[in-house]
Amino acid sequence: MCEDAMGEERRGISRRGLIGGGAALGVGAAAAGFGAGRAVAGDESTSRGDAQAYELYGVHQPGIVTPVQDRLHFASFDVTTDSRAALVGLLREWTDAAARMMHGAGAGPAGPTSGDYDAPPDDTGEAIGLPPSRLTLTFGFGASLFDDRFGLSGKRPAALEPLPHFPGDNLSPERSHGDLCVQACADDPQVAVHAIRNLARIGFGTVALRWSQLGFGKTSTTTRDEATPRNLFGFKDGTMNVKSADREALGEHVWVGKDSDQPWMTDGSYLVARRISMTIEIWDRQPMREQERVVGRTKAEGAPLSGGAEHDQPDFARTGREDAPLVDPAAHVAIAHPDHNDGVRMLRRGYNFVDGSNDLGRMDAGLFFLAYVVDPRTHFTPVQMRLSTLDAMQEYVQHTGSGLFAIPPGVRKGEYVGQGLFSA
Ligand SMILES: C=CC1=C(C)c2cc3[nH]c(cc4nc(cc5[nH]c(cc1n2)c(C)c5CCC(=O)O)C(CCC(=O)O)=C4C)c(C)c3C=C
Ligand SMILES: [Fe+2]
Repeated sequence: MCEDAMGEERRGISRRGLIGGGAALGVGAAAAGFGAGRAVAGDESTSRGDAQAYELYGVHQPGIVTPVQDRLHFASFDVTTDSRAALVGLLREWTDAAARMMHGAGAGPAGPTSGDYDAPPDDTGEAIGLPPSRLTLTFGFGASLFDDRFGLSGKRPAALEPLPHFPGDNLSPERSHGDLCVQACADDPQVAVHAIRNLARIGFGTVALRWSQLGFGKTSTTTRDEATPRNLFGFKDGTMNVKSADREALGEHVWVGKDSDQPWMTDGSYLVARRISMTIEIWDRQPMREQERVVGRTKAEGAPLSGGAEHDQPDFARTGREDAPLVDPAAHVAIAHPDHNDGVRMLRRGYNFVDGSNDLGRMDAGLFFLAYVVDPRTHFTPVQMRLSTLDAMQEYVQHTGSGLFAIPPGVRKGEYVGQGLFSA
């Protein structure tokens, strides 16, 4: 047999093995992950009844009120073409790929090990055998998308105006802004990374990755029945978060209504992303009294320092010895509380991160703060202005990256994400 033929044969055996049932690991894995997903990929509106898979299609995008998964890969992209048609084409492809991957299928119709042998696979393969892992993909548009390149300047919502500079900000341009964003959340980090990697691969020639952030350990929940997770200061975080069952609060503080200046944003939201570095080595040397004073809650239970249990409201008027308020007025929860911010609330969905260590041998650690709000001008900027000037926690944190994105409503079957923005 000539060498070419031997090569063909070797490749043939390997592919037939994977497709026809020869390679036990490959096939077993495919059946558990991509195989199972492919069965439903043709009918994306039908839930597979598997608690591990969420649906892309709906009134709102997934990944906002969806129960918060354990892992995050967040990516910001810049569009590298001036072609509106190419941008729309990409959003169509991303929508199809997202629907497939959320069901545990490959990013493309052929999958990682089938398809044209002389072309790159339409899925990269590292998620073969992995279940959907509750993957959600949430897409957003940054202010820079609305410049003159795509004829979208008249479609920019007023709420998407750039965030102001906040005292203490030390934002890195390499970790800020972007034309598009994708938030991938899953219980398995490999599934989240696989999703972003494949969306970036599909976008080659149309978008370029601007920055991305990995997160482990959620710092909030959106359901009442889960235990409140902890941030890297060791405190419960998310106690007073807006919960998915609280429809009234969602309508008031999270979802954009029909009264929006841009009708295409109805049922959408705005995502504020802030990479917040935490000087955990300094924090770790603070007495417990100081740590609890800064947060305004107990470390063990997460209860307000004014008394009661975790989910009780703090009593800011309650005083202790020498008539001093039990919750320091400069405590984080005092500064951020709705009572001191015109009643505004936000749906927080952040993650802990550790991006290695710095030159001083300190951990480059922090909280990748993600919050969904109805309007950042009323629901984020004033709160963050107060925090950056009055919050006792400010001594231990520094904002090092920032992004603000318009999150369009959910996708209807047969449509693509953000379609309303591009229709007349
Ligand atoms: C601008 C908004 C906020 C930023 C930025 C922020 C950063 C940040 N927060 C913690 C830790 C905790 N935050 C807690 C509560 C809380 N935080 C915000 C807003 C921002 N936080 C709000 C609106 C609230 C809720 C206030 C309330 O209704 O009582 C808590 C307490 C528990 C809880 O309710 O979640 C902790 C702990 C860190 C570490 C951090 C930046 C690194
Ligand atoms: Fe907070």
